[in-house]
Amino acid sequence: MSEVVLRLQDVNKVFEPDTPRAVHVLHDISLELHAGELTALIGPSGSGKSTLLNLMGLLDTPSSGELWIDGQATARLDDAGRTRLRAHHIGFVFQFHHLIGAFSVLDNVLMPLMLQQGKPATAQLDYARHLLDAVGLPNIEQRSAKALSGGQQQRVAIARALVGKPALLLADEPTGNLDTQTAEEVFALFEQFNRDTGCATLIVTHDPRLSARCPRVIELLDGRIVSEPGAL
Ligand SMILES: Nc1ncnc2c1ncn2[C@@H]1O[C@H](COP(=O)(O)OP(=O)(O)OP(=O)(O)O)[C@@H](O)[C@H]1O
Repeated sequence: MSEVVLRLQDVNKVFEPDTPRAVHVLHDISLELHAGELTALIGPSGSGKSTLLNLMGLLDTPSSGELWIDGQATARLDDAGRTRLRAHHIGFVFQFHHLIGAFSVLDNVLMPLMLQQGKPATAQLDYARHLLDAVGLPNIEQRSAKALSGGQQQRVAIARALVGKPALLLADEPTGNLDTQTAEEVFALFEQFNRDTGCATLIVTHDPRLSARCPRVIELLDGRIVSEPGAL
């Protein structure tokens, strides 16, 4: 089996703990994602998919349990340590792309690098342009992001998520806001990058036709993993 990129052990998430409003959203989640794997995360609305993705992406912290990214334990990291680990290992694509409309397409792709290190290196600039080609958006790098269609903006968001060469790519309903054909095309990009870069890719989707294309499917129900042979 290939390298473990992400490992969760007995992860729980309780929102507003120790209050009458406490909600126990994730229960004892244990799983591994490996380099090269393409996995769909499915489950009914409210089953905890986004909560789990936010924990995996180090955007939120578990209430208990441990989470390793590329072998590094994350429970004791402070905010700066988590931000660094995220920047170097994780790409995130959201349903709503969160591009900066006034910035150019290229600057949006380069944004994670600029936040991390300032001016990108020439090789990184070349890679950003290569990614824009690969997502089907050549020759528009200077156009402002707000001038693009929804599908084009999501393509830019995918290039932005990949520009740091992450080992782990997480996508939260990346096609949820797109028409059927555009959704198919955007999903095909995830398949392509998963094949080409070998990054472990986890995609939340409500679309059974798209999850059926993933070699591995993890199903959440009421915050627990059901019917997942890869679960520990
Ligand atoms: N910050 C929060 N505070 C309290 N409860 C929360 C918070 N975030 C999520 N929840 C609750 O956690 C549960 C799981 O939500 P989550 O968004 O993870 O589900 P989901 O499976 O992604 O749903 P959907 O498919 O509708 O996006 C829901 O009951 C939600 O209300």
